[in-house]
Order: sequence, then C-alpha cells, then structure tokens
Amino acid sequence: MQRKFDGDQLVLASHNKGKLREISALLAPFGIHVSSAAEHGLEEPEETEDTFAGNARIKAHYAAKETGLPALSDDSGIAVEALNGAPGVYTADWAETPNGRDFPMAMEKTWKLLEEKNAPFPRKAAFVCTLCLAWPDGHDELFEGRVEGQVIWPARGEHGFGYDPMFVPEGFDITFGEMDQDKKQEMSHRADAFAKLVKGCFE
Ligand SMILES: O=P(O)(O)OP(=O)(O)OP(=O)(O)OC[C@H]1O[C@@H](n2cnc3c(O)ncnc32)[C@H](O)[C@@H]1O
Ligand SMILES: [Mg+2]
Repeated sequence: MQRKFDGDQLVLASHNKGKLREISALLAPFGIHVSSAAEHGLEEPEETEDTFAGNARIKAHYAAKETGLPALSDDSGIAVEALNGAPGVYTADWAETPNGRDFPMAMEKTWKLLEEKNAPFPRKAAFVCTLCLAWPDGHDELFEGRVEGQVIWPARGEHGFGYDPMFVPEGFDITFGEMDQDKKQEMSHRADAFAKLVKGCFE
C-alpha cells in the first residue's frame, strides 16, 4: 500500500521554537526536508477555534496553501482537571502580555486559581497535542496525543519550554523542565501524537 505521505518536503506550521526543536527531532529519522513557517516568511494565522483540532487545522491549511507544500501543525496545551480543563486551548493566551509571552506569570496564575479553589492534591493535569498534516489540495489528517500527570509549585527546571517546569508526568517525581529532553521525547503528548502520525501517514 502506498503511504499517505509520499513527499520529501514538509513545512512545520509553527512559530514556537520549542515545538520546532521537538518536532524536527521526531522527523529526523524519516529523511524529509523540513522547513519552518518563519523560513517561508509566513505570518501566524489567528487561532479562532475553541478546539485543538480546529486551531491545528487553521495553522496547517494556511501554511500548505501559502507554500504549496504539505504542512504539519501542532496545537497543544495543558488541561488542569480542577480548573475544568483550563487553560486548555487558551494555554498560550494565558501567557500573553503587551511585551510578549510570560510563562512564569502564566504558571503562577494557574497555581493561584488552584489555591483559591483549595483544590485537592495531586492536582491532576494533562498535556494534550493535536497534530494536523494538511496538503495544498485541502485534505488533511489529524492525530491526538496526551500525557497524564500533575501540576506542582514552585515550578522547577530549566529545560523544555512553556509550562514544562510545573508539570510532573505520572510515575515521575521530576518536572518536564528537569527531565532529560530525550526522555520527554519518549513520553510527551507530542511524541504520542507523532507516533500515531507515523502509523497513519509514514508507514
Ligand atoms: O501556534 P504555534 O505557532 O505552533 O505556537 P504556540 O506557542 O502559539 O502554540 P499553541 O498555540 O499550540 O499554544 C500551545 C501552548 O501550550 C504550551 N505547550 C504546548 N506543548 C508544551 C510542552 O511540550 N511543554 C510545555 N508547554 C507546552 C506552549 O507553551 C504554548 O503556550
Ligand atoms: Mg499559537
């Protein structure tokens, strides 16, 4: 059977350096020439949907249409159980300030809300990721990944990006910010979604 992805070029439809690093490493074994949205001079489309899949679609289809190449996007975030899944699709928005994104501030805000609610411990959370592979002809494939864990405070660790320093995956006592990044790549929400993408499109 012919595999669904039969090209040799892919645009990564993301402007997030942490994601670009992780997804490029995951793609490395497949011998695909990878370029980024920034290299193509693409703008960041507005993420107007209220689901990960909806926003992943917006980003991938925009990049595929603009470049004429298949494009892979990632829409992700952290869902905290006691906050009814917030910040969820609004994970990046919670970090927005007039001077750019401030993740220490966003993590502290998340923790303060849990304190105000007197939420029980462990304060369960999951990182979730939807990958969208879209082609210039307008068709696409979606893959969802997830990793369960809890949020902790104070945040710990200098590795990774975003909310990594406050997330402890299930079965561990260190945060994604403290974890060796090869280890995060084995077990993250992004790695989980990517494994499904490989099965669905690269095999
Ligand atoms: O939309 P693009 O350009 O891809 O980049 P973005 O940073 O805006 O990405 P999202 O809109 O998907 O928002 C995802 C948010 O969730 C956070 N996030 C996602 N995956 C993460 C991970 O593996 N570790 C830490 N934080 C993560 C990330 O920091 C963002 O604030
Ligand atoms: Mg975004």
